[in-house]
Amino acid sequence: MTGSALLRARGVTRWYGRGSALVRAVDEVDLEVPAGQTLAIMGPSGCGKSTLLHLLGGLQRPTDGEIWLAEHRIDGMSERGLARLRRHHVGFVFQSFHLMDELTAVENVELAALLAGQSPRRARQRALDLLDRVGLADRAKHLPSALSGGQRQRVAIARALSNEPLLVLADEPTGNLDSAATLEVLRLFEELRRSGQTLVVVTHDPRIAAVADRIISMRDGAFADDNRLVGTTTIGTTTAAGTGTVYGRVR
Ligand SMILES: Nc1ncnc2c1ncn2[C@@H]1O[C@H](COP(=O)(O)OP(=O)(O)OP(=O)(O)O)[C@@H](O)[C@H]1O
Repeated sequence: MTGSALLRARGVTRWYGRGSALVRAVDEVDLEVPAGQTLAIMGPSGCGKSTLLHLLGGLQRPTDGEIWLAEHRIDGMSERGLARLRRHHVGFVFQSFHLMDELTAVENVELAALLAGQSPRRARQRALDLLDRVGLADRAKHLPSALSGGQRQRVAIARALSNEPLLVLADEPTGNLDSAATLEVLRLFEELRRSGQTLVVVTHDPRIAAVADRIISMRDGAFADDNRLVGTTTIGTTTAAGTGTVYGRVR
């Protein structure tokens, strides 16, 4: 496959189960995400958003199709290769934070940096810098249990950035958060977008989607709409299944 996009998927399909329980969760998806783009993926429950995100980040393998992250072809990569790719090049943010309960905020972030091969000194400094970036410098020594949901998710975002990832993938990052905490995460994503971080976020929350450069709506494992947003205008809309929702953003 050719192309200069950072993330490329061609004909990506993922089946689950067998026999009468066979489900085609992702159905021949083609996708190109240029470096620096913030992409939101939306759609009804069960339409395949999380599965697609997992495939793009090498957490699962496609049944069919090709996926490239920069020069790395990740479909069909060995478990070891995928683990290395995730450690070095991908940052994940999950709905339920997935922090280590017995480690402090700074240790959670530092651990990911260490696993990505940074020296202990550099990993500690990077972790402190990232906690500062997400507004939690004064919470570095706190355990996750002593942090609010929004603060935990900000630690998780700092952790996702600790390996200087090519790509950050977020799966329902505000799904467990109240409105105020959602705003904290939203501001952070807005800052990430401005910094040029490539970001793909699966969300049901139109407020999160509204900070994206582009919103794809999925239905039944495939793309129904692909809206690229520039300021408050929508361009390059491809609509396979009727009129899509248009989200505006004021910059
Ligand atoms: N491990 C699995 N085994 C079998 N079927 C699965 C598995 N994971 C997901 N599915 C099915 O694949 C389809 C897509 O699921 P997926 O979780 O990707 O959807 P989603 O859009 O992320 O949903 P939600 O918004 O509810 O999280 C669904 O029909 C789901 O039931």
